[in-house]
Amino acid sequence: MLRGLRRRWAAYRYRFVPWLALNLRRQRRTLRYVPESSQDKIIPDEDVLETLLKVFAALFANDLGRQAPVLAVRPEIRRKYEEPAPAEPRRSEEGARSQRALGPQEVLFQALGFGLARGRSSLPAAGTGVFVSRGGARRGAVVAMYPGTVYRKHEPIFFQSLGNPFIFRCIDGVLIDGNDKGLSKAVYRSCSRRDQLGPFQMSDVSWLTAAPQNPLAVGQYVNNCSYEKAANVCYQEFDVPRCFPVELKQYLPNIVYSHDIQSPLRCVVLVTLRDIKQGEELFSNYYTVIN
Ligand SMILES: C[S@@+](CC[C@H](N)C(=O)[O-])C[C@H]1O[C@@H](n2cnc3c(N)ncnc32)[C@H](O)[C@@H]1O
Repeated sequence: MLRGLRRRWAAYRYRFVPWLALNLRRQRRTLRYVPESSQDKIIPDEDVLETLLKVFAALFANDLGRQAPVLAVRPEIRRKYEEPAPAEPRRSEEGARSQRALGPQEVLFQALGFGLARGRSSLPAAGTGVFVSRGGARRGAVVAMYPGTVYRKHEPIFFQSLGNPFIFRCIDGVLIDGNDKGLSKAVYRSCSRRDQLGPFQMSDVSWLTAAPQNPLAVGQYVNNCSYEKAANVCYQEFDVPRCFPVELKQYLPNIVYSHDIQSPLRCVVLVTLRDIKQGEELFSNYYTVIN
């Protein structure tokens, strides 16, 4: 029987771990089939990188006043994010800064043209969902990120996974625990503290709080599509390249559970499958099957 279970686990290809067994038969018609793992990407990695850099740079520029520890060590970074000097001198540096300090949602809206909000799902009994609260997103846009601790195959996730509906499975078997409560939260915080390099944070911990500084980091609350509500977003895996600016890593909502093995940080973004208008809820497909 154990061998049978192991074989079934090895053949397991779906996105979310505990939800599947219960609902698979009912949901078979909403399965998403991908012929090969290489064909799972909706948009090129370069486009994902460009969007993340655009949003993170805007967040950093908006937040220059609070970046003093980073700027003290690497003062040359400031130039990359400062606006060109205005024709008329401003009254005071402080005044200018307070004028610029927008909320993260406003920064997102100005950078990508939409805002996101969590709210009660439009599907009965589906709990919280994620909505486009402002503006709209075009087809093929990155609209959210799936935050959480990244576990490579064979890393211990048993206790964190008990009754945890937020465990996301990547195509290569990497798991991301996006639960913002309990043991999962403690593990993420501890890994994040471990990886901090002086003033440089390698990841964002604020998605665990009520005031996330990266407004995209709400992908763990996106619900599964249904017969009535088709999927309008899709998960896409993205490995953070070496060239990623160190000062912007503080906005990455993922951290590796163990950094013994040197490999790029795995992130997962949600990409729109069609244009999405203000007020619409985001729905993904938990049942992606890769052959
Ligand atoms: C990753 S969480 C999504 C966030 C969740 N709605 C919440 O409030 O915490 C996955 C869980 O959401 C619920 N869920 C997601 N899609 C659903 C749907 N179409 N119908 C009912 N429940 C759903 C299930 O309880 C599932 O285990």
